[in-house]
Amino acid sequence: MVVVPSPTQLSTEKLRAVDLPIVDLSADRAEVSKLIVKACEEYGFFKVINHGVPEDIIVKLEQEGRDFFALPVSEKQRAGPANPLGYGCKSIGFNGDKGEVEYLTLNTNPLSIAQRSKTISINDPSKFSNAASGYIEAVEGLACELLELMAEGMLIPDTSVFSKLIRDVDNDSILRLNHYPPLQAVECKDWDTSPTYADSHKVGFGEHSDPQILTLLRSNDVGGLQISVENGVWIPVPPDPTAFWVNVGDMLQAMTNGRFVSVRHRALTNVSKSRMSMAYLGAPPLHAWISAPPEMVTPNSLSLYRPFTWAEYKKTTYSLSLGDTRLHLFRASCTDHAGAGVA
Ligand SMILES: C=C1C[C@]23C[C@@]1(O)CC[C@H]2[C@@]12CC[C@H](O)[C@@](C)(C(=O)O1)[C@H]2[C@@H]3C(=O)O
Ligand SMILES: O=C(O)CCC(=O)C(=O)O
Ligand SMILES: [Fe+2]
Repeated sequence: MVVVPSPTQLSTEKLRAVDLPIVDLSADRAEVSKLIVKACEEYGFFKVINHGVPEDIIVKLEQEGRDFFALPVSEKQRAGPANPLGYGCKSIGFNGDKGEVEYLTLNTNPLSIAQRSKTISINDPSKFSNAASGYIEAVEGLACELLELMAEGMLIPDTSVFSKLIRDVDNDSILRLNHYPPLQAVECKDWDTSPTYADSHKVGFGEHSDPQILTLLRSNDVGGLQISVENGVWIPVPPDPTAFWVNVGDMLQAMTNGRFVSVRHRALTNVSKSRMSMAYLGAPPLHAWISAPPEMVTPNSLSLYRPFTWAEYKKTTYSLSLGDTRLHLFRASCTDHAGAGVA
């Protein structure tokens, strides 16, 4: 007999209520930069309020996202399959990961947005394109500001050392809209037969770290995001549509020589409400070399990682599963040759 765990089984995992760090960007700059550094060291995660991204810019993209996900499946599929850009449903990445999520992944390059928009909105592509470009410009500015505050807080003289990578015209940043339908509304052909049904239908986007530099995540007022700071303990992140949640990604962990932690996180579906999140994932150009600036490397903290390019790291990421850790493959002492055919 196949024992199907109850749909509430995930709630038996350890959950811990924690007051996560909140950064008020309108406060004193020196204080803000110290607070951000502390949050990135402790959690790799914090919330930003008074961030300066105009509400109408957020509302416009959110409306476009809602309109897109409300389209019939056949119309949404015109923007897919996710390869990895485009529309995807339930399959995440190329290695068999599944989740109760549908999503739209876009490169943030304006030309790419304009091209993709034609497959996303047949009737009015420029409306989608303008909403996405306006949002990208605003959140990229915020991400640069946060990265500069981080450099200041760590007393790095070149305060643009991190931000210049995502400001580069050739950056490989991504905008991703995720839609988690309410549980009952999920169409799932193999509900009765799949032994993983009870597990997977609660997990929207499984545990992972973001490979890029920095993620700015904003959602509607439906909760679901959780972060993990120690194995097996999950911290629920309260929804706040007026704020951005900031994740340290793998590249920032590498460039801070392990001082900042790339946060592991996941998103669960809500039983009765639809959740939509919009993630901006700031990434360097493909050819950019990733290494810690000299200030991050001292006789007491030698280089943890060997220099590598973002292209090499991205290739390794896509050769692995969602929940796999990857940065250890790039440790200075690691002899497994990451990027050159990781099993
Ligand atoms: C299974 C995968 C999906 C993912 C690439 C990966 O191989 C592992 C990381 C995943 C992730 C997480 C953050 C972003 O949402 C994303 C676009 C990314 O860059 O890395 C996704 C990838 C994806 O869904 O394509
Ligand atoms: O939807 C969420 O809250 C998380 C999304 C996420 O982790 C991602 O897009 O990488
Ligand atoms: Fe993520």
